[in-house]
Amino acid sequence: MMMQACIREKMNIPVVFDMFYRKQPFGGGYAIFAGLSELLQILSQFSFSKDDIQYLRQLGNFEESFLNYLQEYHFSGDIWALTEGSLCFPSEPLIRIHTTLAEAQLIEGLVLNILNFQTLIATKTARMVYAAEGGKIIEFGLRRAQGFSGALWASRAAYIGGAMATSNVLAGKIYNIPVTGTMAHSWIMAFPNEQKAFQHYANVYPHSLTFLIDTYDTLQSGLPHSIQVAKKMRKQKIGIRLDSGDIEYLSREVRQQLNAAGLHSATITVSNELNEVIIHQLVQSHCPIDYWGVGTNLVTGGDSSSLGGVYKMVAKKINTIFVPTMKISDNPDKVSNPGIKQVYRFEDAQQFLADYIALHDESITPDHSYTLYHPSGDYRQFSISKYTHIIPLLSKVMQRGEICEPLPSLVNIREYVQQQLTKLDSTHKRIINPHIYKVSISEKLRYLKRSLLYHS
Ligand SMILES: Nc1ncnc2c1ncn2[C@@H]1O[C@H](COP(=O)(O)OP(=O)(O)OP(=O)(O)O)[C@@H](O)[C@H]1O
Ligand SMILES: O=P(O)(O)OC[C@H]1O[C@H](OP(=O)(O)OP(=O)(O)O)[C@H](O)[C@@H]1O
Ligand SMILES: O=C(O)c1cccnc1
Repeated sequence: MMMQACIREKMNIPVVFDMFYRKQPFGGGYAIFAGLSELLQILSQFSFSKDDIQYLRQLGNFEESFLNYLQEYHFSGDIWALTEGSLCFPSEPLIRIHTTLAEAQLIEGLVLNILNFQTLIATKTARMVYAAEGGKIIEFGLRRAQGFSGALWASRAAYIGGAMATSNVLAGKIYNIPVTGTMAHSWIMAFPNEQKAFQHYANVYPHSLTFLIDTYDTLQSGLPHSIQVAKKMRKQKIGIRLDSGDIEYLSREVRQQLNAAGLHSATITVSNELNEVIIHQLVQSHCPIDYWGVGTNLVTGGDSSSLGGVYKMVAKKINTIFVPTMKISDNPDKVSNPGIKQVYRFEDAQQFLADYIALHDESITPDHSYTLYHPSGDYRQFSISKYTHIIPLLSKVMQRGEICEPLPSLVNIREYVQQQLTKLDSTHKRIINPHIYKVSISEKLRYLKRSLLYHS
C-alpha cells in the first residue's frame, strides 16, 4: 500500500534508512550481527512473479499501472552493513540502506525479520558457548522452534554463534552445518530391556556410541548397562547422555563410575531445558560435562524472544542534497540518530575500547584524541586518546541491487565471531549484569541531533 502511494503521489524520493536496536537482548553486554548473507541473497533476487501480481490484483487495492511497475521490479538499492558476525551494540546502525522511499518501505519487514531473529539467536548461542568455557554446545531445537523457517534460521544463527552442530539434518544440508544426534527414549522403550537396546545400537553405530541413560534409572540401570556394552564391544570412547534429574549430582557420579570402569575417555552430554545461566552455574561448580544439548532456549531466545531492532529513515533527498531526518518521540530513548552515519570502533592492540557514531562525511583519523558523547545527548562524555586503531565498521555490501563481494562461508563468519569476542573485555561478556560497553556519538552528530530536536 505504501509503495503504490509513494509512486502515485510522486513521493518516491531518494532516502536513507538505518536498522538498529535500542536494548541489548538477554540483559547481556553485546550482540552478534547475523543474517546479512541471507538478506543480501534474497534482495538480489527480489522480484514479483506473475502469480504474485495476480494475487495482488485480486486484492483490489492496486492500479494496473502500479502492477505493471511491479512486474518489472528488481531491488536496486545500495546497502552498507557491518560484517556478518560483528559484535554490535545498541543505537549503532547495523545496516544502512540507500534507495527510494517506496523500495525502503517494501523491504522493511524482510530486513527486520531476518536480521532481528538471526542476531538474537547468534547472540544467545554465543552466550551459551561463553558460559560453557570450552564445553561444546549442540543445537537440538527443531521440535521447539518457531515454525519451519524459524528452525532453519535458528540452526544457521546458532552455528554462527558457536554451536558445534545441529540435530536438524535439513539445516545441515542447506547451510553445510555439521549434523549430529544421540539416541531417543523410544528406541530404548521399543526393546524388551535397556541392555538389548544399547547392544543393538552399538551394532549399528560402533564408532558413534552415545547412550541415553535416564529411561528407567540413570545410576542403577542406564549407566551400568552402558558400561557393560562398552566393555563387551571393547570401546573406550563412548558417550553418555543425561536428560533428567540433578545434572550436577549425576554428572559427577557418572564421571566417577566411568573412570572407575577404566572409561576415562568417555564423554558426558547433558540436555533438558538448559540455558546460559544453568550452564554457567554448572561450569562454575566444575561439573564434568563435555557437551550441552540445547533446544528451546537456544532456538527461541528463551527469556528475550525478539531483538526489537527497528528501521528508521535518517535522511531524504530534497532537490540535490540529502537532508537529515529524525524520529522525535515523547520517550527520549526512542529519539533516533539523524543523518547518514558511519560507526567507528576504537581499539588498542588487545581489545575494543568504545564505539563512536559519526556523520559519514566527518574525517575520523587516528591522530588525535576524541571527545565521545553519550547518544542521549545528556552531560555524559569522555575523551579517548590511548588507542591504536579506529576501524570504520560499515562497508558497502550491495550496489544497485547487486552483491558487491562474494559472501563469506558460514565457517568464516563463525570464526570471525570468536575472533571478535577475544577482543571484548571479559567484564562485557559476563552472563549476568555485564559492564556496559560505551557507544557514543560525535560532537557534530550531537549538534545535529540537538538542532533538529529544538527546531522541530
Ligand atoms: N556511552 C557513553 N558515551 C559517552 N560518555 C559516556 C558514556 N557512558 C558513560 N560515559 C561517561 O564516561 C565516564 C565513565 O562513565 P561510567 O562510570 O558510567 O562508566 P563505567 O564504564 O562504569 O566506568 P569506566 O569508564 O571507568 O570503566 C563518565 O564521565 C560518563 O559520563
Ligand atoms: O533444551 P530443550 O528444549 O529441553 O531441548 C532438548 C530436549 O529435547 C528432547 O526432549 P523431548 O522433546 O523428547 O522431551 P523430554 O525429554 O522432555 O521428554 C531432548 O531429550 C532434550 O531434553
Ligand atoms: O539427538 C539427540 O539426542 C536429540 C536431538 C534433538 C532433540 N533432543 C535430542
